[in-house]
Amino acid sequence: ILGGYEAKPHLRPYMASLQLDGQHVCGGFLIAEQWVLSAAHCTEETDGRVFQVLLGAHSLREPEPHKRLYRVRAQIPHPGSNIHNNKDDLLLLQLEEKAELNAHVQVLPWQREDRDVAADTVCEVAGWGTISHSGRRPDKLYQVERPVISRDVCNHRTRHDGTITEKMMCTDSRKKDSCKGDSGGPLVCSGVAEGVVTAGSRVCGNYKKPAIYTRIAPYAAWIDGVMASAAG
Ligand SMILES: O=C(O)c1[nH]c2ccc(F)cc2c1NC(=O)[C@H]1C[C@@H]1c1ccccc1
Repeated sequence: ILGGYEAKPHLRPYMASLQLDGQHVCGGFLIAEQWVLSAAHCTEETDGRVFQVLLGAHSLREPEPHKRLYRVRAQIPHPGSNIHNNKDDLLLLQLEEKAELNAHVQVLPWQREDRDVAADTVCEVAGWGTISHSGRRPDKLYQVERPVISRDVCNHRTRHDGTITEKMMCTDSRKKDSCKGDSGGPLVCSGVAEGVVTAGSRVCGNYKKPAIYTRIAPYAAWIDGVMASAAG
């Protein structure tokens, strides 16, 4: 998170850190007791290794009473995701067991109505991603508020030049922005997850390149289908 500030501990009990060998790789969030949603690109350089999911954390390193690392039973990238673009950049992770819900671990409601969030709506994004242009990695969760910008503005030729589909949305990236390591985390508008930070490599904090999120509502059927088929 660039230009943001340390989050109040445990006010975002849905936040997940996707880790390999104890290292934070991407964000994610709890959408059901046994399911975390993140970004498919995050599995690119993992040569098939399976993530572990840290829940209930504020600090990545310090011991905290409700922090718990969960094994992952299944990692399911959206079938349309690919390394060449940001399309269908979603990843579902089934935990080995249902997460133990408490004040520090909670599910985040996600938008099912497929309708664009109005431009200028102020949403919030949080993560353990880089907090400086030099790539400083925080130990604590950071957050920042960002206004949604219209798809037309985001698709301007000097910005993302027509690559933003109706299944994506953008927020203003002037100074304050999500960045590497925040990918997979939720864009939360009025307490509901509307988008997932895309994990394609992208410059951060430059107003010419707005932040891109995968909208969740268009994928409701896929998400429900995967969770239903793997249930039990
Ligand atoms: O965050 C992303 O957009 C992104 N997209 C990817 C694609 C492949 C891939 F193997 C990883 C990523 C990855 N995450 C990262 O590089 C994470 C490791 C870096 C990081 C940044 C800040 C704080 C902690 C750790």
